[in-house]
Amino acid sequence: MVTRKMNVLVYSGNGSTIESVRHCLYSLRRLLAPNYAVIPVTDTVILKEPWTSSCALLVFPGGADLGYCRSLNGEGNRRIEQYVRRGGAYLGFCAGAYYGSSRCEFEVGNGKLEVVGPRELSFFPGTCRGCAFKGFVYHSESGAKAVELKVIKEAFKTGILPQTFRSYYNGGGLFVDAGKYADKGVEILATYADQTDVEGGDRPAAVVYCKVGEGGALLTGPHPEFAAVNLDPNSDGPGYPKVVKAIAEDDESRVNFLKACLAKLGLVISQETSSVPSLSRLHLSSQHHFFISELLASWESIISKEDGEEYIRGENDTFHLEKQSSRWSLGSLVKSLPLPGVSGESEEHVADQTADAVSNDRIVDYNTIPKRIIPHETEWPGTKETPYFNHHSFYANLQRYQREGTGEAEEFGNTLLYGEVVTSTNTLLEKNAKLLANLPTGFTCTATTQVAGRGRGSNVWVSPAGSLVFSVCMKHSMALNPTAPVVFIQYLAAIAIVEGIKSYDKGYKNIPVKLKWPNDIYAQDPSKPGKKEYVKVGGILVNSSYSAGNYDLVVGIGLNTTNAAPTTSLNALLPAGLTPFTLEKLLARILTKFEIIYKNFCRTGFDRKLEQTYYDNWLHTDQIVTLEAYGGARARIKGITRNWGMLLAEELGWEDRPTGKIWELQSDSNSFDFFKGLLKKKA
Ligand SMILES: O=C(O)CCCC[C@@H]1SC[C@@H]2NC(=O)N[C@@H]21
Repeated sequence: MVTRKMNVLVYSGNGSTIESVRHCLYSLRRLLAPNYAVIPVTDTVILKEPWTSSCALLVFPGGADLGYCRSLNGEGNRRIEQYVRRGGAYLGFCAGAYYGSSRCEFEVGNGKLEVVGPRELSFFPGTCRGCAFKGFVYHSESGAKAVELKVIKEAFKTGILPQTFRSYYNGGGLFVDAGKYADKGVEILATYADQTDVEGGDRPAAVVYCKVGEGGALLTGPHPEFAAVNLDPNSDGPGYPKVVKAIAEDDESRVNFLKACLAKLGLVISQETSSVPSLSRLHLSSQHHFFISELLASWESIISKEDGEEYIRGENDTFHLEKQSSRWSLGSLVKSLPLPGVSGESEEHVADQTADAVSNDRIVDYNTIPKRIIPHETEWPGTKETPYFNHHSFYANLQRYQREGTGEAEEFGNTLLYGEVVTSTNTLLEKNAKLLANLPTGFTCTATTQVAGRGRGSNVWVSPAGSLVFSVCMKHSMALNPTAPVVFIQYLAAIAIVEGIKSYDKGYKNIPVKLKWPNDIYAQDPSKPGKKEYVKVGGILVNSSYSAGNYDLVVGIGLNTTNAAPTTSLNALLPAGLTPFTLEKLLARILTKFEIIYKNFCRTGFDRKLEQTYYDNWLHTDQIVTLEAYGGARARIKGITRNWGMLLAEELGWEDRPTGKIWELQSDSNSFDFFKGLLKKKA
């Protein structure tokens, strides 16, 4: 199995400032999505989690580097240094650049501001000295400047680069004597055009690249990740609007420089600079239209009426139920007419962007934006309303598979909430307990893209268009727990995905997809024909809470289906002659499979037949693994336990003979790393 390095981790722990982290997330996501997931991480993650194998870039933002030292000196820095030396990439902005140098000299002789001392990472072998320009004040813009940078174009192999551009600057340093370290792998990428306020020695630099073993570190005193659109010109003194204006004028050059820096660190930049998407409306529909009227009636106790409008004020999100009459106001009709110059963009989306005026391409807090629900009580949404999801095709396929399921499949998928752009289908349901308690089993939420898709643990789930993302609500009676324990539902979902893919239609039986315990979906890598290498194509996130004697489950599924990035998708596995998967039909197939399997499970538990199906589809029969937490003991996987679904492994001794000792292992979504054959037992 191979891990593709897909994560860009932005340090958001001790010492970092919220603003700097936000700017990093914004700019890096724009340039790197959907090829990478850009994720904030705390110091605990750096210290404790196995982040290095999937990390394409580690970013240290602005802030106070003493905070970084306090949390990461010793073990943390040892991990970071080793990661970079073995081929990783480090990007340090301002404080992150002081931190990545051998020595930090900040405001020497300036009273309380002074910070001086050696630094452990030492990617830049000399001193980072600042402030390059006077006037810095913590948590203020009074020392902020639009500094002019001279770009050393020869240092970059690719990219359209400016000669000079103005960048946001606030307290960053310069790299003293940078010209002297060429033989140590230091390259100057940019210099300050103006005379600095501190001594810089031989060819001081504003931005450097440092070769470190097999990897590299890029350190910058100024902040090319700060976009003018995210700066408030009125937030500080009289000079600040001019600073913001200058940065805005040079925005294109800034972005090009940042792109070239990321490419220098080995990252693949997305072709299109993605803009910040705005959330679209949510369409509520059903196989049987009258279900929607009934559902709305059943929500009476959770709907609040304000100025004639209806809202569900959930714990995390506010849902605004749109009335039929307000849906096609004159304004929205005009907006829904084809617009010149917006080819390929959904009318829905354009209308929403204009209506909300929330996007304007800047940092957005999606949780605070009301989510508009359009109930469809008499007909399904048409293709004009939802151009990226064909409701007719979904319901036609659902009906077909339900019929084939001889009465066992009749609920899952019957009521659907679809949005073109949503936060996360799991978050919308799981974090709004009041709403969730009033949703029937089988209620499904799906989307074309998620802007805040979640994976297990603290992982992000990258959800570009073409990946099938959905969440199903299930009320699992607690009374069933002795015979049908809730923990097995993740296994049922995994089986349903694999069986759903293979029974999609005639000819799909041999699509090479497998399960990785406990519930990941892997596909044989089509780019390595002949080799049995597997890549992850899908995953499951189950969130559970309790209400009225039931587990209220939200089973979230993500499956790369027609999308090219970030990893292999199902369509890449198809032999010639087979029709590509469509999201609507695959969704209908997996939902009906899931329902049939679940109903069997409720009747007879995780019986021999289900267990055998799971084993037939998993990757681990007799796999030998190393038990990291037990001094590297070797063990052979034997199956999963009937009671708690733990992984059973027998310890191996001399010449790999069983010692008679049996381990019961539980997955820990973060520290469990099968790629290395490592397992930990959880007490
Ligand atoms: O492998 C994992 O870590 C689990 C991935 C689960 C992703 C799905 S996509 C639909 C649903 N919404 C989310 O935000 N996450 C799940």
